[in-house]
Amino acid sequence: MISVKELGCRFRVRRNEHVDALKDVSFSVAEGELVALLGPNGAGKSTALRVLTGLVPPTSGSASVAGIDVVADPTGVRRRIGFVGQGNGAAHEQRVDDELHAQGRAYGLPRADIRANVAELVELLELGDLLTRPVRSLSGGQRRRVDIALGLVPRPPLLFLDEPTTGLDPHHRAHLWEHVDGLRRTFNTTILLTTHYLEEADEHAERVLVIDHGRVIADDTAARLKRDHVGHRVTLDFDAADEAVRAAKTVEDTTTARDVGVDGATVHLRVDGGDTVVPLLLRSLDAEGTTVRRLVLTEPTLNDVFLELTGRSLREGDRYHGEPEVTV
Ligand SMILES: Nc1ncnc2c1ncn2[C@@H]1O[C@H](COP(=O)(O)OP(=O)(O)OP(=O)(O)O)[C@@H](O)[C@H]1O
Repeated sequence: MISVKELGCRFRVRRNEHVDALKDVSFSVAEGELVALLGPNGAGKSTALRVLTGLVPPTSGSASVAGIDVVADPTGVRRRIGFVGQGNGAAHEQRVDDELHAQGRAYGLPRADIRANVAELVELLELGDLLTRPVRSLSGGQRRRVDIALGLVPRPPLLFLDEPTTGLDPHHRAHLWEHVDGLRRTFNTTILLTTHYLEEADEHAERVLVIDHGRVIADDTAARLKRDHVGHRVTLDFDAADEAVRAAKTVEDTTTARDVGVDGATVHLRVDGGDTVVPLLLRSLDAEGTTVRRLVLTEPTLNDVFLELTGRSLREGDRYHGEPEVTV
């Protein structure tokens, strides 16, 4: 559905000064997939969407979207896709139903199709109570739903969403995701989206593309990225430092743990599949008479993956602190 090869996009910011918003970006998205683009501010996520939706021409490389070359036929691309950018849905007087129908006419759909498509989306996105309201009167979450409906009126097989949940409270974010998941079930819509919420990408995306300084630095399922780049973090507390030193040796002898370190009476380590390795490790320690006083097993996050790949956090001002999964 999307095929991107060595795509570059350079902007001139001043005389003799350029920004490479995208550098040698290659990836593909299969039909029906939901892929999330993650990256810090200025990484190039929105530029990637703007190039793929035919709004900005790339300066190198090639991209085909829904079978159409974005450089040769950007208008053709736009006719085949839905794009919900940041800050769509200007605060205007137009009623929601007029807006939805106007969108169908702009795409040249027959009247009967417009009526049927709008009716279906109104039900799916629960817009029934909002139809006669002016767009300016809607809340952020309601407007986002209308934006998505607008993107879908022409029934595109492919939808681009630029930060669809930014600015929404957790309740409305969850609600919007229910709608997005519903769209996929109903229409098998292929979706490429950007988000700053790592948990959303983790939970809903089949694949995550991590972008940094205009380059794709990782492309895989969230589970594999976490397993391959981070693994579980384990902290074991003992009564005394000499016990911790002995335990660290046992850890190294009996597991494939990485980064094993001792800090006073505490041992830190990282291990793949910690939930199965740790019980075995506890048995070995127990067998040699070493008692673990406290154990913390920390599930990796996509932020840990980014931290591991770049040495920086995706969340500004963050240092590493995962949420403890199990504390014994
Ligand atoms: N029209 C433009 N002219 C000049 N520079 C631009 C333009 N659009 C984007 N850039 C620059 O390209 C880089 C990538 O920007 P982009 O908006 O794609 O990042 P992003 O990952 O979407 O960031 P954010 O998460 O903050 O939205 C940034 O350095 C940005 O300043």
